[in-house]
Amino acid sequence: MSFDLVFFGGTGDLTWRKLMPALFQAFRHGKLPAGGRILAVAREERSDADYRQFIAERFAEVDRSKQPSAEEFARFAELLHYRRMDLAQPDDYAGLADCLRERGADTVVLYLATSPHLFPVICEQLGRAGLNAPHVRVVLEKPLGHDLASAQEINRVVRSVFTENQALRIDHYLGKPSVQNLSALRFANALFEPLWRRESIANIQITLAESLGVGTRGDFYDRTGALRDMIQNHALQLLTMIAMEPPATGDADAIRDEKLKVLKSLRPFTPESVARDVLRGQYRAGNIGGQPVPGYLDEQKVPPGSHCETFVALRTEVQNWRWAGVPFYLRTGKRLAARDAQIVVNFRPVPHPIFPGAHRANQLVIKLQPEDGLELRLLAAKGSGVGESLAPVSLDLDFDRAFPSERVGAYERLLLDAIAGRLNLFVRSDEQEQAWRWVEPILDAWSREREQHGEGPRGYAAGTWGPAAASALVARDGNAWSEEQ
Ligand SMILES: NC(=O)C1=CN([C@@H]2O[C@H](COP(=O)(O)OP(=O)(O)OC[C@H]3O[C@@H](n4cnc5c(N)ncnc54)[C@H](OP(=O)(O)O)[C@@H]3O)[C@@H](O)[C@H]2O)C=CC1
Ligand SMILES: O=C1O[C@H](COP(=O)(O)O)[C@@H](O)[C@H](O)[C@H]1O
Repeated sequence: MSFDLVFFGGTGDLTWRKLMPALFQAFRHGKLPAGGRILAVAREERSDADYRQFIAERFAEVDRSKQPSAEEFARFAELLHYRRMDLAQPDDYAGLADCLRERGADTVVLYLATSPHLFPVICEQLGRAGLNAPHVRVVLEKPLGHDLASAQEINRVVRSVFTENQALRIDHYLGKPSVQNLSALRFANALFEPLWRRESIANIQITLAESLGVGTRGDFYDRTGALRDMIQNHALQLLTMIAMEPPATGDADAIRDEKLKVLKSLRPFTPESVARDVLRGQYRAGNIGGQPVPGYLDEQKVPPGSHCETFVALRTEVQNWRWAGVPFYLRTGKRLAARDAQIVVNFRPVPHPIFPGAHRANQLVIKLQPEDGLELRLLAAKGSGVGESLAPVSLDLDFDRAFPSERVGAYERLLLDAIAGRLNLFVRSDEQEQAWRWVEPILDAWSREREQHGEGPRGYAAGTWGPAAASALVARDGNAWSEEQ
């Protein structure tokens, strides 16, 4: 199958830091279909040779353990081509269309790795140039809008040119190997399904913690904040994967229909429940790995006195038969104590304990990063006699060790799926809009608080697990965050 993969924004940070290294890994693993061409597009005049040199130099800046040899890079570089084009200029699209038609690849994937303000003009012009035929797919990077109305407007323009199945909305968390394994865990093993419900599960915690700060992206981040950057998309997508009903088939729409039902079942927020169940924070100066780091307000390009949240913790419920009354706690933040993304399923304790000592309920920990694995925490008798207290033990599965040659990174997986037209791991427009619909009352409540009372996020020291009040949010239900248990 021949393909053309076109990167709009071909010289940008996302392309050289994430997309090109991922493609190179796919190429190295022999997973990239033969007959491919990778075409980078940006405004500067460059030759193919200049662009290949640009990517070679950037590769030296990314993960050293994955560096290609000169010979490997030379073979990969043969796939790389460059085309000058101003995406804001309607006249520039005809040349691109000719270039793609001339080659006549079976599949054309157009990856929009540019600022989203260009998406409407890009889509309209692609339509005018006839670049929306059925063999063409368009990949849309986040952020897709900053609220429901802007997301709906982007989707309106996209839908006026492409069908739903031609428009692939990226959420790179869905490409992470553990997230794919979550489906396998639930729907390929009979063991968990009878337990996967309110009768056996006490609460579920989704933590997406980063130890990095906002770095040099202060201006972008300040317009965005943790709720839009991580909760509206990544955390909610993980929640849908955990809470969805078993789909009838592995077909993309069967899965996405079930995910949408979860989003529609989330308890809607009111101003009162935002005040009670949502907590936002902003990091102050502190220590990470023994090194002092500045507070958010002292980061580059952050406006003085900003109220932007770098931490969010919230409590919600999925209001359906399976999950009624089970708290789902979501938490994300920058400059936290560790880089740690995981989902913790806390089971209920046994109804009638017969062993002495404190009892810890079972936990299933789905680890997304830094490790990628699954840990089932149980209690065991040490074997020294009747009446002894129990000891915690773990069944720990490290996927990187179990399948050393099979693991692929998130962007590698998503790029290969985009080329192959596998849609399961891409977000449908109705899911994305429903997620905005759900977070919007939180955004509204925060802007009212700011306008009426000048209230902003609570401070937390960098290198901690966020504001102390985050513990109180779960303690109210008699629970604790996983690291406090
Ligand atoms: N960087 C990251 O890790 C991530 C980024 N994103 C999102 O991806 C998008 C791109 O981000 P990023 O790569 O960091 O941004 P950059 O500013 O680094 O890159 C923007 C790219 O778009 C090109 N471009 C801008 N305007 C035009 C135009 N009119 N015509 C043609 N090309 C144009 C630029 O090339 P030139 O100026 O030479 O024309 C450049 O290649 C953003 O929406 C960002 O939020 C999402 C996830 C992660
Ligand atoms: O989408 C985003 O994700 C990254 C975190 O991704 P990870 O794969 O490194 O966990 C986050 O830093 C960034 O702010 C956000 O836009």
